[in-house]
Amino acid sequence: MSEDGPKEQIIVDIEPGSEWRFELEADENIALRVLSPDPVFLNSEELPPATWYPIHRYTKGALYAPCQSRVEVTSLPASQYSSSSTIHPQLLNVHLALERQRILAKRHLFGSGSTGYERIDRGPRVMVMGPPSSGKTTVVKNLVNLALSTGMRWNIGVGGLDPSSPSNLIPGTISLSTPSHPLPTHHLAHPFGSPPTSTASSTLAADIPTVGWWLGGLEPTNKNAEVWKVLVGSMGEDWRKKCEKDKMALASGLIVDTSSAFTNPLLGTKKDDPKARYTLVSQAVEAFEIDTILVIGHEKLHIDLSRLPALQSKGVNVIRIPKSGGVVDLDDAQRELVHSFQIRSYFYGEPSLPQELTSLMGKMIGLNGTLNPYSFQIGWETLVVLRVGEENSAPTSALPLGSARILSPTRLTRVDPSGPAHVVRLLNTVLAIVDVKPEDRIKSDKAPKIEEVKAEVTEGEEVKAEEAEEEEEDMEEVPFVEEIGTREVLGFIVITGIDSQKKKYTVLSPSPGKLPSTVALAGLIEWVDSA
Ligand SMILES: Nc1ncnc2c1ncn2[C@@H]1O[C@H](COP(=O)(O)OP(=O)(O)OP(=O)(O)O)[C@@H](O)[C@H]1O
Repeated sequence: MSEDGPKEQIIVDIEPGSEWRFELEADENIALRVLSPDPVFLNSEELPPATWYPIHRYTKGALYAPCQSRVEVTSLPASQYSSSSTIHPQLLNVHLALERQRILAKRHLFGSGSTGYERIDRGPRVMVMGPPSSGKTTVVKNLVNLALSTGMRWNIGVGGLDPSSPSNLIPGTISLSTPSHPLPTHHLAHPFGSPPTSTASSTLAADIPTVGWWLGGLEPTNKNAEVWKVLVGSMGEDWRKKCEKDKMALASGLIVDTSSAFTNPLLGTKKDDPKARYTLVSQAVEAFEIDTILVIGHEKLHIDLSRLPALQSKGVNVIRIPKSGGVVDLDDAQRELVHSFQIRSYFYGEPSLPQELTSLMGKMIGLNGTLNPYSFQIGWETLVVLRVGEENSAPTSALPLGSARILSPTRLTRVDPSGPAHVVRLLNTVLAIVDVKPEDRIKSDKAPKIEEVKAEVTEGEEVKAEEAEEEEEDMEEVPFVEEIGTREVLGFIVITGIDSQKKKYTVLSPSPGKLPSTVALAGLIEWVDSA
């Protein structure tokens, strides 16, 4: 590595088959450009030659060069190093196996008539699992980018079953997207590229059609497991329908990122079936007809899953791949920062780069535009805020002694902001807007009544009457069918102010004009703009 004369620009030389790893700090925005003739990759996206590629602060990643390469960097990050240890060859092997399956599926589905080949009727369906900070998202991104760089025009699906950081829309959402160009790595808000709804123009990351379902929490837990299953079921159904209509999507296959909570064998295990293990993993495998699970690093998880009868019976391949030595462990504060960035970018677009980068001499890759969100007031009566699920169960104080009660696991509860406690809870809450059709309305006498049912308590959890009392929400009947709480979302808003006198919310919306629906789901995701 050497200093490049008076302009203080810096040259990074990358040895063949090595990685140059960087971690940008809060004040570090950089741009890099490839000077050598051979390709250099950032998460398997080939960097355009001799073109500045800007990378926003806080981003972490690695350039990989198969051949000796030279890259110019505007400034050297405080944390950067080269390493000859890389998992790129292993990822390439996995990619080649998946690619073979895609090509055979395409031959079969598009009837090229060849008989000498193995009959494969659909592309690979892969789920990537591993503990926190094991590099799951990075592996998914690399496999997607490798597929999209083949020139085969694959229409690959990317499943985001990790509602925590990083997810595609807003933390708390699970998503399904269908990128048509390699996913960039330039900003930590959009690990899978930004959806067209949140970014103004089709440039570096935008234009990736994405649909989302709102969990309202950062990971699947025993409490929200039933809601999670319904959401994953809907997402699987959506993918199935897409594949029915689009043979290329069926041949291209699906790659799913998962929550690190999936590594907990007892997640979703119920008292009535205490021996069940990896319930949510099996459910996701079924919903997406997964045929391969890639386990990063974790030996025990690999063995557990290989022996799991639910997966064995479906013939799921469980393959272990090594964890990259470059993966950065994110602490809670960094994760919070990522969430905050993701939410901010949804409303405001990606922040503009400092002038020293935008005014660089030479070709610069297209930058994403900033957005102009819109703030307005809406009456408490007009915007119907609902919560979904067991966490909002009614107080148990009125029940006969010894009986416990829960309601339908996807039950809706209307949040009434009139109580002071509710005002506090709703302020800064992110809401997911859901579509409501006339047939979703139910007449009030048919509205779901509180039923007494035998408590279905999940492993390790007890129904706590006192807690439920504290959690008491308005018990007003909800005039909608439960299904609206788990359907695909239309977009997101944030409650940034509450006027108790005028009974109005102030909300931030990504675009001006009428909200697409006035029914919104609250969860546990909050956001205060601190930028
Ligand atoms: N080879 C590498 N060199 C440098 N940074 C890397 C490398 N691989 C991954 N990273 C970075 O490490 C961080 C964690 O990786 P990643 O998000 O892929 O892990 P994860 O397992 O999906 O995390 P989570 O616990 O949030 O689910 C990310 O910021 C990513 O950009």
